[in-house]
Amino acid sequence: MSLEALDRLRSRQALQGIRRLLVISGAPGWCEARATELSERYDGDWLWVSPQPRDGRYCAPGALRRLLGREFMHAVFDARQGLDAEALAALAGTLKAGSWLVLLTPDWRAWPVKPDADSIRWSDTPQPIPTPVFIRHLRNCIEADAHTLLWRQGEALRAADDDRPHWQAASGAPLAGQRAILANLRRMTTGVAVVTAPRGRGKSALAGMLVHSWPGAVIITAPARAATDVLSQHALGRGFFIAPDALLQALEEGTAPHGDWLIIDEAAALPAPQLRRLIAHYPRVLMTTTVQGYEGTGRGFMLKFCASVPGLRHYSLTTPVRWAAGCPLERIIDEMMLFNDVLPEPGRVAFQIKDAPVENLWRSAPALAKQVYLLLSGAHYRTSPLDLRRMMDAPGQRFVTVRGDSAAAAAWLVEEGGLPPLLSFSVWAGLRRPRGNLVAQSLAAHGASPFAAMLKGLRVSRIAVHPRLQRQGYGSCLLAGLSAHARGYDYLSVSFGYTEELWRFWQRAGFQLVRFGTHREASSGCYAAMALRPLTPAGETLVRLQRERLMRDVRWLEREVDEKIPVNAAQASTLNKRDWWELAGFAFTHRPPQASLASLQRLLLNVRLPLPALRAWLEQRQCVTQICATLGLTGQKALRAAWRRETAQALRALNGTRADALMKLLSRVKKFQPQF
Ligand SMILES: CC(=O)SCCNC(=O)CCNC(=O)[C@H](O)C(C)(C)COP(=O)(O)OP(=O)(O)OC[C@H]1O[C@@H](n2cnc3c(N)ncnc32)[C@H](O)[C@@H]1OP(=O)(O)O
Ligand SMILES: Nc1ncnc2c1ncn2[C@@H]1O[C@H](COP(=O)(O)OP(=O)(O)OP(=O)(O)O)[C@@H](O)[C@H]1O
Repeated sequence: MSLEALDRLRSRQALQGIRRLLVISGAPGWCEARATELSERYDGDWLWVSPQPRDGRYCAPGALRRLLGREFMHAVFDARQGLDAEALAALAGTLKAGSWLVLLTPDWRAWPVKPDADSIRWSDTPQPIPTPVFIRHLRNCIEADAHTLLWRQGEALRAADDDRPHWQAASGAPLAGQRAILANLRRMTTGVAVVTAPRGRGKSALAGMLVHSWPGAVIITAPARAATDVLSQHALGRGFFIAPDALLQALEEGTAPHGDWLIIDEAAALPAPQLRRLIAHYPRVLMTTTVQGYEGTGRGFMLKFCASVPGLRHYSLTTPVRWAAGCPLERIIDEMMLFNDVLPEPGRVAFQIKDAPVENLWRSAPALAKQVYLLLSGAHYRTSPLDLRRMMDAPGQRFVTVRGDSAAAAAWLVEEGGLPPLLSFSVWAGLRRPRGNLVAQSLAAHGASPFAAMLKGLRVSRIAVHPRLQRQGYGSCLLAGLSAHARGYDYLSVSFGYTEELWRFWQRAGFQLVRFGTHREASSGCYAAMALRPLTPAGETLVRLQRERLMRDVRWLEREVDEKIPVNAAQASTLNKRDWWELAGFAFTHRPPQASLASLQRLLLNVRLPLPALRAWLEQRQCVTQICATLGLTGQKALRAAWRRETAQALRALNGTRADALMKLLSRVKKFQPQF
């Protein structure tokens, strides 16, 4: 296909209201030259998304989230070093009708075996790894798609199918879907409504139309003001924008502006506790949010937050407005990321695990692997294209299913632990934090034993049951069958967003609670809980130790959280051997203060020294700024140093010989660090 033919295709695609993917594959310099040529040939914004900063409109892949809600004509996505799948999908959503999305890739044949820089974010390996399964999947999608252009170095540009009717862009008046929702919103006297849709369906425009047509005051908030451009256009100058943190502060001070409505655009990007405070204040609230695979939090928002708002009215928009229905770019992105694939019905399902946990499921049984991904992403708010990449290519992943005609329940397991003794000790001491090993490292870093990360664990990273089969025992059956397939591991583990309901599920499967976080997670609004099920005697000892520690600490932890922690508190006001270790770890190495919180509380009960920095924090519950101001400290870092100094002083006052012996031992651990 010649460049002149490309010009004709581009003119027609503007009239047809579609966007197209144009893949350029070859040597890095050749790809860049072709993309530059195209950007000079076609007028537009030409946003470059690349890890390498450059002149002109540029955005790093990780920063693309900030551009959600903005719109561009033409963009280049530079995947020559690595491919951030979420960023690619997010970028596609910002492109206006008539745009090219130019994707730069390595040489077509070499691409699957080339290390992918993006893998460093999700593979838990120290160096980037090749990601052949995902890249082959992408190549197959592109090669099979007659609407996508492929330009490989040394070959002619592959032509694309072009047979489509002309498109009628929306006029500015509300479209049928928007009209119906607006009518309902205008009738609302009180309450909370949410509008969800995939990208470019006219959610923000709808919010703007409500602002414009409402006779009274409307307050608008959104995580980023730039993302409210579309809303403002349709509000025609009405409404009052205020940033979420400013609004929250105003609420606290009692100076919040009055409004009949509060509109929260892209609400899912705000943490649940903040949202809860915002919606409580205004009589009517409209939230909009994008719900699609790469909007992991959007899904969490729907599943968890909306379910917790009584009487919430939920509306959705389906027809695209930013581009024509059936747009080839939207279709190929959906296909690459499996956004629109439908979970098959499982049919008759036996209550048993058919196979032992399988590694590389995507290679051995791709159809089943796809069902597992769909099952997890449908049920689990956290599952996103990053997980698709991890699932396809990261080492140390295993999958296990209960299935009939297709997967009915699935668990995604991750191998953890087995760290060398000194490394485990260093993790405990806060000196090292290598990638991966979420639970195993946490058991050492925040837990009772410096050697906890040496044991081998199998973490249930995700588990999901087909929506039609939930609460019929399939999830429990999956967990019950796991032990038989976990030879060589000391324990099974899980880290999950705590709810009483979910905890019952894990508890019935023999898991014991060993850790409870002190901050609610932004994505779920829940505290993170960790639970273990021992499989070997070493695993039993570990679980017993962690459990005893939690029972001794719970009374102090409950001061930090507004949730009942489901363990029986043990009497613990004296210092035991483990407290001494933890306190020495805090005083003489780099253990974080939160990890030693309960031991520090017990320390204060056992010494009479003034210890002003520690007592201000733990007994008087003052904030960092307040303590620093009183003690003349420069900030957080100086305060931590003061806490460590006071802890060392208190330990010496209790037993100087013991404190010095621990200090010497720990300084040896510090000295050996360079060996890793
Ligand atoms: C590491 C993680 O993945 S944590 C997140 C777990 N996954 C999810 O929340 C995804 C959606 N939910 C599901 O897929 C399933 O409901 C699972 C995996 C939680 C449980 O599997 P099921 O086969 O439904 O459960 P099973 O019948 O074996 O046991 C019932 C118990 O599971 C728990 N449970 C079932 N459904 C839910 C739910 N939607 N939310 C929370 N807990 C649930 C309850 O404790 C229930 O006991 P109850 O009836 O006394 O309340
Ligand atoms: N009724 C309408 N008339 C004219 N233009 C419209 C109408 N509805 C939406 N649009 C335009 O369509 C585009 C997409 O709309 P909007 O940004 O509201 O969608 P969205 O679902 O919020 O998208 P995103 O998820 O990307 O933020 C915008 O350019 C908007 O101005």
